[in-house]
Amino acid sequence: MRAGTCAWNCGRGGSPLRYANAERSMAALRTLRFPSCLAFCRKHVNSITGRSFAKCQARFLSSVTERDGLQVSHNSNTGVVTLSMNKPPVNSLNLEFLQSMHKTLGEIQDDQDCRAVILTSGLTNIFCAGLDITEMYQPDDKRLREFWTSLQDMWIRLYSFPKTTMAAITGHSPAGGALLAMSCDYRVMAENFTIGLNETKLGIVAPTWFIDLYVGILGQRLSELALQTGKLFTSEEALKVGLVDQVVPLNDVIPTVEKELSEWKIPALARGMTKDVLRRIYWRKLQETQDVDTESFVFLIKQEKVQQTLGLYLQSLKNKKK
Ligand SMILES: CCCC/C=C\CC(=O)SCCNC(=O)CCNC(=O)[C@H](O)C(C)(C)COP(=O)(O)OP(=O)(O)OC[C@H]1O[C@@H](n2cnc3c(N)ncnc32)[C@H](O)[C@@H]1OP(=O)(O)O
Repeated sequence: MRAGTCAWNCGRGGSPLRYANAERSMAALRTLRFPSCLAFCRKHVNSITGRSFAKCQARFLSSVTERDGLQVSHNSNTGVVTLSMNKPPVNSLNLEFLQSMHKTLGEIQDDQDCRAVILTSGLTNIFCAGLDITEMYQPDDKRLREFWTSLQDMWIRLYSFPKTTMAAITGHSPAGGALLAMSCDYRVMAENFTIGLNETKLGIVAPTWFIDLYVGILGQRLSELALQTGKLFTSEEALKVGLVDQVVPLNDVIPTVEKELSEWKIPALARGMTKDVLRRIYWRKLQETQDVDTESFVFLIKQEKVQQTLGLYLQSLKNKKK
């Protein structure tokens, strides 16, 4: 397609739609059954679809799919995929959800048109409530192992993700939720929520690979204090200690991430390889010890004392409503 001309000779050759990538626009048009051999202009788009230009443009530029608690929106203009967790009530990570995240991240990784991912939540006030506690309370042995392996696999994929990942933390983000956020390259959090590794409060222990990330971000001393006490940082505290990179009003979280992404104009190979050099020691360490890690998890969870504490914690969440 030659910019500046309209193959239908409508006389508006001077005002073609100005997309950043003409080929992508044509592909989008083909899916709407426009004649692919023809260039197009605003006038024709409007006359054929009967839609407003803005609506047409939005449709060309993004595709949205929803599956297994995840919404995937692909903006083909920017190459940014927004992966939105949408599993009420609190986006807790159960076996199926972890498997779904693992699979979806794999698909996004293979998508040649995607250069970056925004990980966010479709739920009000919650980014992710962490692991689904009901998976660990009075568990079935086989499912418990599968659950943990799925968490390991999903984390390895997210943490080693070759494309840029940014977390738009639009709500509370305890324990496993904090892990998701910490695994991204950049974190923007909304005001007045909490984030952190609070595992000890549930009577459980964050595994080494959670702790490695914490120490990498907070340093040894602060990690020792925060982990032992199960501290949840307010958004503002999280900013101070470097757990998140920006704190903004809720409605500004996504625009802030998008702006940040637009400023990361770094050659993809150099950025990806640098990330790999910095991170591979951690995910490979887990990859090489996955079985041992699973056995220690199962051993811990099966302790009678741990089961009692998890039961009480679950009950306290339910009692909040009474
Ligand atoms: C060796 C082990 C290593 C383990 C590594 C990681 C561990 C974890 O990730 S453990 C999970 C840690 N998460 C938490 O401690 C968060 C607990 N939840 C909350 O604090 C609040 O629910 C939250 C602030 C997220 C949201 O508050 P509200 O909006 O007020 O919602 P409710 O508290 O009323 O919750 C609604 C509903 O969801 C249930 N719920 C909440 N969190 C979880 C969870 N993590 N797993 C399972 N279920 C959860 C809660 O009980 C309510 O259920 P109902 O009463 O049946 O509606």
